[in-house]
Amino acid sequence: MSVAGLDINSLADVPTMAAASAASALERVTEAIKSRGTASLWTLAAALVGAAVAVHALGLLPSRRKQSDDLPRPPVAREGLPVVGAAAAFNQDPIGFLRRHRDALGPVFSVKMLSTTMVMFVSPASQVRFFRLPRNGDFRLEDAFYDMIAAVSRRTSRDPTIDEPFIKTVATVLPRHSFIEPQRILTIPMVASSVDAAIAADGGSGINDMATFASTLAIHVGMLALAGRRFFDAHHKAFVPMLRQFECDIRDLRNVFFPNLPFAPQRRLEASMVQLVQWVSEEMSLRKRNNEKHDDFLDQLMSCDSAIHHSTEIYVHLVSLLLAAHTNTAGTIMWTLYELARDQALQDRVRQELVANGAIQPTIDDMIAKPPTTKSELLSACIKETGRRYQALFLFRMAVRDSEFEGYRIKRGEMAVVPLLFPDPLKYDPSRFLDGRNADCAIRGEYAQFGLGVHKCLGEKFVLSIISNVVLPLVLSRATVKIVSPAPDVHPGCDYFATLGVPFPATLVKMQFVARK
Ligand code: HEM
Repeated sequence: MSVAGLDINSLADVPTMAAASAASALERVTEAIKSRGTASLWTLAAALVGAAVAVHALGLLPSRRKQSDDLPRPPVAREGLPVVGAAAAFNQDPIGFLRRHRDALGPVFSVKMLSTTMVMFVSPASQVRFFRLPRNGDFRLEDAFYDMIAAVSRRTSRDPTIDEPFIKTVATVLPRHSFIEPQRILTIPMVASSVDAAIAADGGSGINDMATFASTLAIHVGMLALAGRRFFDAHHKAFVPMLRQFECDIRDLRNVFFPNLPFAPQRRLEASMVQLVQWVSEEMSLRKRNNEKHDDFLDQLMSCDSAIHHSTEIYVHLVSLLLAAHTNTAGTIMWTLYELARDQALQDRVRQELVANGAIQPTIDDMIAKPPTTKSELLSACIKETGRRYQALFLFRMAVRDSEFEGYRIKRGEMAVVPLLFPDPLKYDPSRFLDGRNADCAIRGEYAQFGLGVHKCLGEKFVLSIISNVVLPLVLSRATVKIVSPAPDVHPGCDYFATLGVPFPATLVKMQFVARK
């Protein structure tokens, strides 16, 4: 899920706020599974517009609690029609909405939608404090959206004592060089053939639906690393459409509003979860039966000396990681390539940099044998800018009890939302992160492409390494990418939610892969 950061030095002057994507729906699912979660704007937007109304009407949300009056309540942002006006205004123009109400009400205000209240903390200081909140404190990630995805939450342990060993294992294993390097080598031929297939697609025209391309690559990267070659060979073809449907179903209003009712999206989500769990448990059984050793993450989970030895916990966690590894990875690949295709000069500069630092080599064998020794500064800036522009506008937590934050009374069940904002948010400008600019924005709590604090992404080092050293170098060395049909959000005022936070935008984004000689 990613971010726009607030200009800490010129907050009062900044008329526009940067967009960043909410953690994607799948990321939320994943985090929910592991007793944490981040919200995608898709779901948020939908929830803002109508979920609260519907859920309230059915009496599904916790009933109103007696209000404590020892601390002030945040001022309420109102616009347009009562009840739905603010939600509709927010949905239409989230950045403008936040800016208007921050200027009028101050950095802390709430948006009400019947029973649901979103408390916005639009200030750098709040952001820093928010990210320091403890994992199991008053505000919890897992509760923010957990119950919206009943199909997932039914299969999930919410017991933090069970999750802790898992977190430790993930945090220890995924960033290790000894884990990442074999994955780099494994993924090179696979990504190369995916790019060649993209060049040959559509009868040789090289025109591709970018969401499918990026999602497929993300699934390849994640599946291989997490569950190994056999699992990948057996299931990746089915996993691509399944995940795409999964993500649509999570965003479907019937699931957002009535997660516990058996509408088609909920039934499909449930079926997907059953399928995934079955795949993973079959793989685990094979490994156990044959006493196999692998160099993937599942192997580490199965051999770690902790409470997650229980098979049921392992497969739940692995499924959660398979989902977590997909959406933001696909979104990062897709929107970075999209922006490079929009700006051919930038694309050329990135390509030259990758040749210079050895990420692009003449042959696949060279690439395997010689990993790049230096970081690609421009490409890294582009990836960061993708995160800021497309991936994380908000991070969410839910108050699990009546509590206090920033001097306000926040009531149980209310959402604490931290929007992260930059000036001129819709402009894609990697130079924000070049030459030391904004180098410490993450430390200042203003930028969180990979989250911050206790829920910071555990796959960051792994995924950045694979995207910057394998995926994008291979695409750019084999093809020139061009836009065929643009995304619908390139101008202020256009549908921001159409691309935010997800690799599957509302309209098809087509790009052409032209083979490089
Ligand atoms: C470019 C790709 C990715 C991006 C932008 C991304 C972003 C994020 C963000 C923003 C969070 C924190 C959410 C919050 O605080 O509300 C997060 C958490 C997490 N991510 Fe990622 N992620 C990516 C890829 C991955 C991959 C590939 C994996 C696993 C292989 C992964 C595993 C996790 C896990 C386990 C957490 C939860 C950490 C915790 O709560 O302790 N992510 N990610």
